[in-house]
Amino acid sequence: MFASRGLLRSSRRLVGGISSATRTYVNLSKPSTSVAVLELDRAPVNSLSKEMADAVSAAIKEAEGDDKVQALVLKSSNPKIFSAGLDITEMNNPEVERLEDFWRSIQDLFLTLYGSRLSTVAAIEGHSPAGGCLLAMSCDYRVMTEGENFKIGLNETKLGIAAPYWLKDLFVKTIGNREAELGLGLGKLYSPSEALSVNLIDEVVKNEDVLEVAMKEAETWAKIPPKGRVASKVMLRSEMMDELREKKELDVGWFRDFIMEEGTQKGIDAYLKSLGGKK
Ligand SMILES: CCCCC/C=C\C/C=C\CC/C=C/CC(=O)SCCNC(=O)CCNC(=O)[C@H](O)C(C)(C)COP(=O)(O)OP(=O)(O)OC[C@H]1O[C@@H](n2cnc3c(N)ncnc32)[C@H](O)[C@@H]1OP(=O)(O)O
Repeated sequence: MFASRGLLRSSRRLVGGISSATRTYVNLSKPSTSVAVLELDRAPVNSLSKEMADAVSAAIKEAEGDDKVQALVLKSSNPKIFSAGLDITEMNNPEVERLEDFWRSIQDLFLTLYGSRLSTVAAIEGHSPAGGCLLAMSCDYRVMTEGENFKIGLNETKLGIAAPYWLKDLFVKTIGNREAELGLGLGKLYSPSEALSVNLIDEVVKNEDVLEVAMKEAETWAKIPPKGRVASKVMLRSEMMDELREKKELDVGWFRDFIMEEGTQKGIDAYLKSLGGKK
């Protein structure tokens, strides 16, 4: 059903008629004819390293390769963390070449998910800061689990960094300019109810219901004739994507220069040490 890709460790099994492929960092399954499920599976927090970003991009492309699939649910193997965003260790005292390649993989993941022909539904299980919020906002519909301690938003400024211009644009498109000014400036992380009130997400559901609700939503989108649906998506999203495609290498340079600054490194270092308490 889903062709395996050379890059990824892949094993296949059939469980109750559901074809499921387990790979490094992601699991791809197809619980119904028209909907695929992509599970993020990089312990402990689904942070996006270069390899993780490449694995997610490859899995999206694999799902797109099945003509019958019209929708994709993006979920997490961890019920409390959708994704902690970019793997901060990639930006901590990095080798320049690796840092640039890492950023290209993040750009490609955004372009692949945001521009997918599939209707995409994020089942946001728990925390979804920064790059986690990027993944969610790149989808067509967002369902988040309840629990006011769970947070979603763009907290980059609190790490002493700035979101790239295209993530800022995506944020503005999703929640509007004024709320984006507040959210970005303050590095604000929103609880599910706050996120719903500013349209950062579309629904808040009980933990145990999140996959069922996301699947139902995906089935609804999958029933829309794809020609018009995809054309509409392209109209709404192509301008932003074309701009990034044009500026890709410029953006890599901005990212590299910003991250390699001594002050940025100090901020990232201190933030990393504050996480988990073990580093
Ligand atoms: C003016 C010119 C501008 C030019 C700009 C150009 C380009 C832009 C430049 C930069 C843009 C960079 C964009 C960044 C976006 C990002 O995504 S940055 C990442 C932001 N993410 C976070 O801040 C989340 C941090 N994590 C948490 O808050 C918590 O971990 C959690 C998700 C809430 C979970 O909490 P929990 O208590 O369950 O777990 P722990 O905190 O104990 O963590 C467990 C373990 O995991 C490690 N870890 C957590 N998050 C990350 C991460 N994002 N990357 C790497 N590692 C992470 C943590 O350190 C623990 O490790 P351990 O101690 O070894 O166990």
